[in-house]
Amino acid sequence: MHQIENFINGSFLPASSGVRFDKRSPVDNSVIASIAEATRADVDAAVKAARAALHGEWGSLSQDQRVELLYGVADEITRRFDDFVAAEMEDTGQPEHVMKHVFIPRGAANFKVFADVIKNVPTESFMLDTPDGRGALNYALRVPKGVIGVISPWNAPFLLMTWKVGPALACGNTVVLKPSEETPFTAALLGEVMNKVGIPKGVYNVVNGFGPASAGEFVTQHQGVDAITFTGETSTGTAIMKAAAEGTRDVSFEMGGKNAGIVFADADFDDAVNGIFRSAFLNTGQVCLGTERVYVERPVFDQFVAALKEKAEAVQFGRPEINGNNYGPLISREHQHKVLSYYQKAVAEGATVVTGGGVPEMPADLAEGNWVQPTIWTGLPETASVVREEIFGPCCHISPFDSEDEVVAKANDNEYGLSTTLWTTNLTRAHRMAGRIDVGITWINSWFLRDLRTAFGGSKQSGIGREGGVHSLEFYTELRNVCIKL
Ligand SMILES: NC(=O)c1ccc[n+]([C@@H]2O[C@H](COP(=O)([O-])OP(=O)(O)OC[C@H]3O[C@@H](n4cnc5c(N)ncnc54)[C@H](O)[C@@H]3O)[C@@H](O)[C@H]2O)c1
Ligand SMILES: O=C/C=C/C=C(\O)C(=O)O
Repeated sequence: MHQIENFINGSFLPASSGVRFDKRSPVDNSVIASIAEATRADVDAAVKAARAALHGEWGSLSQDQRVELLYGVADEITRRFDDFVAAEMEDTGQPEHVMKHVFIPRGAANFKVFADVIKNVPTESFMLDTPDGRGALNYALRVPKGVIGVISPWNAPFLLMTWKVGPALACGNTVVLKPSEETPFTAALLGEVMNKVGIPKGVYNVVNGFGPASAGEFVTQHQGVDAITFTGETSTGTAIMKAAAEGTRDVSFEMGGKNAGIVFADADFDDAVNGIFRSAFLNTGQVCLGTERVYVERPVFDQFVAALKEKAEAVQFGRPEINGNNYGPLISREHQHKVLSYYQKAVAEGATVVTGGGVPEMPADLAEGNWVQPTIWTGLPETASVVREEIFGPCCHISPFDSEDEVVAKANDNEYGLSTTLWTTNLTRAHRMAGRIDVGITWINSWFLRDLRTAFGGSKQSGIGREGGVHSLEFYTELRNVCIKL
């Protein structure tokens, strides 16, 4: 049984109230950790420590010194790779190969890449003509924004929080992180890394707890927090934006999706099946970029549905640490209920259940886990709730289409606009469609291929702003213009 404390001003501390909550394993719902729930006073202490660090040792470091420290963080994550893999695997129940090849390496990369970006991206300068003919020089200084509140979700905990903590620190800010109550393990482990590497006290703080009337709200309401970066549900983003309005503080939001996958008859068939399989079912469908609406050109529709069904039925459920390829459970009992309620709704709305639709049979030791079957539906109209609403589970609806215009209209007919994946060998068409689908990220003949220098974020209800590369610098710094009369 793990004891997870808050990490404030370089120390692991229990809550000032002594209150703790349980963390359960997704694979069997046994209690595996006891977590300190931060009070408003604990959050206040974290924000004050973060402010003091800005004005103290951290704030006085040169950019080169900061960059070297962040390289050190990345190296230490890599040195403790197995600890991070084990912690996140236990926290999420997701397979070892996903931890080893995607989630944990990205945590280290998030520190390295933004250290490089801040070192290499120039600021602007302009010469201004003046009436006396001598002119004036303008140049911009990039200064940290201050104390950044980071609110992160449970679906890829380490990847998603380092995606914000990395650039925030590279830009010279300090952070108060509120990880998801469901997945607090790797945020705590990162505190050990920070101390080991010599990141000054107060630069990285972690406060654990829930959202409303708990640590999440305490962070977002705190007037000592200068800006808030958030990944999670759109409804939570709405609540956070209201909190940020007090004090007119800046926000960066990465939120939900109901992403379309589009397969043309001319696509490489096996690549398309494998790509859509990954995008719909990786991480048990708990990926914001995942595909829950699939549109397949009519000539290959039946063949595609059959091939995806075969792959969905081949997954092996089980503990992540036993067979590196096992298929994991959902994060929580609550989320399992939500996903299963959509499985029932699909049937009530008249779906043909191609495969799945329920809970797999599990051995006795895993019977209490949050397991659900990968599920495929066909036959629903575009108005059905499982075709419109984000479910965030291992499921998709597949429908046939006959023309490019029809499929573009269907893809765009949704309140979300995060990502899309497009499968075709006709690259002229692919480029044309990339300009027409209203999302932040379009993948062509691929999915979740990430170049951290690129803009990442969503349109419509899927987000506000972009992070990645220079776009992260824009959020995590202020540009201060200096004008010199020559
Ligand atoms: N666009 C992206 O990049 C992206 C990436 C991953 C996940 N997501 C989205 O995240 C969601 C799944 O994650 P989740 O269920 O953890 O999201 P969530 O919104 O329930 O929780 C996210 C975080 O917000 C906190 N929170 C909740 N209410 C709050 C409040 N009122 N004030 C302050 N903090 C509050 C939670 O405690 C948690 O730390 C899905 O909708 C998914 O699409 C988006
Ligand atoms: O589940 C969502 C995964 C989001 C991925 C990123 O934010 C990223 O790759 O930076």
